[in-house]
Amino acid sequence: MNEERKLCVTVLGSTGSIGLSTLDVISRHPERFEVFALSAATKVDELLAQCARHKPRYAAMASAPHAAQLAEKLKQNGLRTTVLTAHGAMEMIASHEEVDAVMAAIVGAAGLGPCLAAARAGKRLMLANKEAIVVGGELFMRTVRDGGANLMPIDSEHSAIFQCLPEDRSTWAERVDHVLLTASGGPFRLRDPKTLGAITPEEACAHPNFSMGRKISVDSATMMNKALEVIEAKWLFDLTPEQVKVVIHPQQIIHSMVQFQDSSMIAQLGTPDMRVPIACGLAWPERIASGAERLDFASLSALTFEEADVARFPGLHLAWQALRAVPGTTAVLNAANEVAVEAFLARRLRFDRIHAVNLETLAAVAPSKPGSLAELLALDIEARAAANAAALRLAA
Ligand SMILES: NC(=O)C1=CN([C@@H]2O[C@H](COP(=O)(O)OP(=O)(O)OC[C@H]3O[C@@H](n4cnc5c(N)ncnc54)[C@H](OP(=O)(O)O)[C@@H]3O)[C@@H](O)[C@H]2O)C=CC1
Ligand SMILES: CC(=O)[C@@H](O)[C@H](O)COP(=O)(O)O
Ligand SMILES: [Mn+2]
Repeated sequence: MNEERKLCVTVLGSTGSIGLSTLDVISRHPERFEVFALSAATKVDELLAQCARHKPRYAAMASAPHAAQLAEKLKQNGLRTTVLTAHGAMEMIASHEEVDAVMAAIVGAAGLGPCLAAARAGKRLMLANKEAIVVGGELFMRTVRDGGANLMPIDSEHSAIFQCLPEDRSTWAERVDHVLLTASGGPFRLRDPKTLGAITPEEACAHPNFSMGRKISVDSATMMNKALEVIEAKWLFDLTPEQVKVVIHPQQIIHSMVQFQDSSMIAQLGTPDMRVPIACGLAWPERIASGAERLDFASLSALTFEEADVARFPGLHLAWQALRAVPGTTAVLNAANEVAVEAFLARRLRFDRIHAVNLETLAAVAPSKPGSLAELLALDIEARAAANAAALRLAA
């Protein structure tokens, strides 16, 4: 480690799957990292336990009643963490002058405001929250540039691409032909398409390789996760939509690849464990222990690859369509998908109708190029209204 001072970290969404993995990596390096603030929406006891362990200055909760419970429990346990819940609390802990790095691990568009706050304040912004960049698009990247933030991809595929690329960003455009995102194909890669209507939330959340939050798990099952990742890659690496390609690789040992102009291809490999990209994002350009198991090539079975089946995964192609349409279309697609997934998880919508909700919403909402966060949020609200109406019409 070069500097003596510890890296002061805010973890947004600390009670979720990425949040827990982040705190696991941080705990392995008490000499390098200290936790400044944590945030959650509803899991009071989990956040309380994290406060006891990491002693953050602040704990922010999205819901006021949960924040009140947390404050009471912290007091009972003699812990001095200050609880925040007011509008702007997440933005405050993401942009505080004492913070060096922010793990953006809130799920959904709700994470966009805090991401922009961290970017504006020039933080090391570790981006797991892919919906934020899918919604924010050009505005997100402009805010990162203008704020002088250091944007570190955490999504495993994008971390892989980042690790494959030359350190000098100014050479990316001339050297890279395209990037190839790997996809697991989810739990229904081999399932008879005629049976997709009967799928339960429990089945959809049973990802073959990763234990993740419920929303991203459903997205993996529809391959909308890969659609969001195509859009994410376009913005992170300044690519055209055509320069982002997808291949199914069920074992998820290769996390993604870069094809260079001279036909050389560089891939990043590892066991499927999010602590690897998280450790990379926290320490880059240094490399620190993540706790992940190491690859053992002798015991690996075959690494296989196949094309995504369009009939089974119609949502995947919406990524390229949305990227070629009016700016703002990706925000509409994201909002529609968040609403549809929520309806499916609440058993109000069949799994195989998520795509129909997304299509109907895209047809109903005509965005004009959003130039500000306020305009993006207004578009998000309009798209959610249209998606809710579509979900009701298509209800199970
Ligand atoms: N899990 C993974 O392996 C990967 C995840 N990602 C991305 O990272 C992000 C987080 O995913 P994951 O950790 O799986 O999700 P989880 O559902 O496990 O966790 C989400 C976190 O966000 C909090 N949260 C939920 N809604 C809000 C809100 N409205 N305002 C503030 N906080 C909120 C939750 O609080 P509470 O728990 O208290 O309700 C929780 O801490 C997603 O964007 C996902 O796509 C990317 C790659 C891999
Ligand atoms: C770990 C991670 O980054 C997830 O996005 C995961 O890779 C999901 O994979 P699939 O969407 O390919 O199933
Ligand atoms: Mn991913």
